[in-house]
Amino acid sequence: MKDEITPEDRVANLKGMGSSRKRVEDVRFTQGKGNYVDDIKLDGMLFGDFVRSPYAHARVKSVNKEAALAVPGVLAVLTAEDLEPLGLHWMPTLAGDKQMVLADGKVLFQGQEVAYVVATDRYAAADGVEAVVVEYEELPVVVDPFKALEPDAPILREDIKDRTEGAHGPVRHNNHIFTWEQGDKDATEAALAEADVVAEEMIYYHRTHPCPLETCGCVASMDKVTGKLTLWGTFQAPHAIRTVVSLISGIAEHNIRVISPDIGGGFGNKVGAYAGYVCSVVASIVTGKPVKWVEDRMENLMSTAFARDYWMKGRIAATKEGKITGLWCHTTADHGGFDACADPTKFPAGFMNICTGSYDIPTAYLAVDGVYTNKAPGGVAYRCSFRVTEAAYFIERMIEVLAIKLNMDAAELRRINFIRKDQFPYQSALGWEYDSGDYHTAWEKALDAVGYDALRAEQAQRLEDFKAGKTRKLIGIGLTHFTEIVGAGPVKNCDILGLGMFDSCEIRIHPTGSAIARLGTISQGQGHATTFAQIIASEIGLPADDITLEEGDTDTAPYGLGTYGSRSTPVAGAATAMAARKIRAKAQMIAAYLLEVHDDDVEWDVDRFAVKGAPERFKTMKEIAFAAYNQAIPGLEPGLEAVSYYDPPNMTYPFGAYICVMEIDVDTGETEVRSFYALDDCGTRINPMIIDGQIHGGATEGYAIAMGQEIAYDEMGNNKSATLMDFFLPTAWETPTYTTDFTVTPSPHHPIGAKGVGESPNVGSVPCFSNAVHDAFRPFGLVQSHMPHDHWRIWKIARDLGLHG
Ligand code: PCD
Ligand SMILES: [Cu+]
Repeated sequence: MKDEITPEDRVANLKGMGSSRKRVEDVRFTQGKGNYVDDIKLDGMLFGDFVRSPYAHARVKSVNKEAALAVPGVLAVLTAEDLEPLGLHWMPTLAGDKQMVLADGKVLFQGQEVAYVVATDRYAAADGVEAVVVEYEELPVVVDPFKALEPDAPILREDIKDRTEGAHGPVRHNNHIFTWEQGDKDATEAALAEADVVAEEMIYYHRTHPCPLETCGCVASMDKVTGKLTLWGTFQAPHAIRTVVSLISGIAEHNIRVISPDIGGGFGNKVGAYAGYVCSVVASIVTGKPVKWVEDRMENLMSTAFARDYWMKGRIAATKEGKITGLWCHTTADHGGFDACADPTKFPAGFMNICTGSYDIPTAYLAVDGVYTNKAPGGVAYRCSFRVTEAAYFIERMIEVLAIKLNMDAAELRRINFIRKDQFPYQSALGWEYDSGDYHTAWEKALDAVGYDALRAEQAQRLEDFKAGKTRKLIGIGLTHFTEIVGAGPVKNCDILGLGMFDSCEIRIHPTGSAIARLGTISQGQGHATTFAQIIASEIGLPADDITLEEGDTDTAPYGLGTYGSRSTPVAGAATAMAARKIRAKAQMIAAYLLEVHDDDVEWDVDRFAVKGAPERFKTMKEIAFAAYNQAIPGLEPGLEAVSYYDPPNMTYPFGAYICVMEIDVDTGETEVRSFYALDDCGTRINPMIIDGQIHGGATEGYAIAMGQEIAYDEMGNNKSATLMDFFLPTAWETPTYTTDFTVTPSPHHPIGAKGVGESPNVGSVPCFSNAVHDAFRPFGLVQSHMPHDHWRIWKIARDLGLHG
């Protein structure tokens, strides 16, 4: 057989790794043909809606359902009393705490679920909600986590008020959830005592919310005949949800089918379990009908997983030349009314202990205190479920604070302290082994790309002009070099509710040489159907266009822990490559048999096995696939499929260098991002176009967080930001333009060398924007000012520095 097309053509035909293959899912999304939870419509389907507490802390004296039950269409009103006999009035959280499903005697945050109304349509359900009469007795509210730990603070969690031990060791106050300590306290304190210079600052990363386009929701359908419960929902971890539903409901796991259909953005908001799921399941069991529950925007912003709310007190020690000798951090973490974080069990503050960042810091100490307050629970979200965002913000602000103290350029200070290329794999003082990195190369590339020295010169000129009264605008140059930690995780130290955090892929090749692959993860917009097919294409030589990818149906997909923490590529992506390699190994035996040579005498060549030294004698993967089904091959089972459950040996450590140039109007506090340069290193790049999209999206979320977005509470615990009138979502108008760039430092332990990338732009961009604001005011003595840097707060900075004349 003569081969007309070149080897390069054959590679290109596959649209494998490294190609900017167009997103296959967009065909349906751009035509309005997606299939989201709210698109699911079943015969006789009922609708559920919540009565929610207007108070942040109150005793619930009574709930009167009478008037509600008289509303036409209302069929049932569930309260904690109804759930109690089933043992479902409280549910376990992913953090080892328990949370009320419906108010059991009291409420702990504004918007908490008090009763669940079931009706024949959404309108009747809403009318029913209005008609439920709840009698509350207000209790003193605590919104400040520091006040929550004062001796006379009101007891929030009366259900566990006498405990002395929490899920993570001893507790010292009713409102104290845990203390988590990492590193060497004594050595760090000694380093601080001996240092030439110590910079100290309180860095606050405010409370925010991922606010995905689609809110959370589900449809529960109990089939009384088959005994099978089907639960469609906006779940980022469908298998874990199935296990949790089985454990708390007692329904056997094989009788539960959880399906995550298309999801309109997850961002960590859809990892945990919500009262709506439990109530919908109960309502479907009670009524024998399918029950849908979909929250509205206010409910989403008020009651589902928020992000951050970390008060990070830092001390950093250095020599007068700028070599960092120690880092100390004490964090007060505001968890709200219940501890509903979704961190791996052994990490109550997630991977906050990556807070030494990109720097070679010989000794460090971190302590985190988790605290209950009268705010919504669930601090697991927003482009880093595991607190890497907080850690990166902390260290990247502390570096700037130290640069001020040393009167040094912050780019140079970073350069002096970066972990060097030859130090990898690098053991950090707080216990991680960084797999690979080349920070100096990335940093110099970034500084060159933006013309750093010229920018500083322009900034200095502008400052002179400002002082001379020629302009009212300052320039801020924001720098960040972040190190991420993604790919939870090795089963030896990462589990959620005892479930090891491996992931999986199953690949089935059809006789004609096309395939279906199923994964334990679930795309919420990331484009898994596009990218994971690319991994398989490169590994086994079938075009990506001939590979269907399926996720999110627990009846068909292999068990996996889901998609968050940028774990899909590091874990399920590795499983995909490993499963593909199993297929290729079998294909090699088939090829050798067909070519009548020994197994070792054939070699892999893009999309085929060829006889060594005789490349014109080959069998393509397509031919091999057919043979697997129609030829009896001695010693081999028919068929061509494989599954891999992958337990990663380590996390992956993506990194990046971001530089932002911002113009700030001193009189109005208005800001304009003039340029934003983002260099990301996520190891081997599967789809450069998708990576670019991830950076654009994540940096835009980072922009929102740094520059205006906030979940704010007043002293009464009223959520002041529960609508999109008050909660800032950038539109195309505000969104900066990004320049993306990259270096490639593969992960040495990942089968294809890939690291995650989805979270990186949020981890890196928030400190970058914030540092730009601070940098603009550095010549006037500004050291630290809390986010979000909205116009009003920036105006106040200028006023307080006396710049308004
Ligand atoms: N090297 C590399 C890496 C990666 N990639 C791509 O990219 C993406 C991503 O990835 P990753 O990083 O692995 O991640 P994932 O796991 O998949 O995902 C997750 C993430 O993702 C991000 N992004 C996104 N996008 C969209 N569209 N949507 C959404 O929702 C979202 N979310 C967000 C978040 S928040 Mo969390 O949950 O908080 O923790 S975490 C997160 C995909 O597709 C992949 O494939 C490539 O290509 N290459
Ligand atoms: Cu993360």
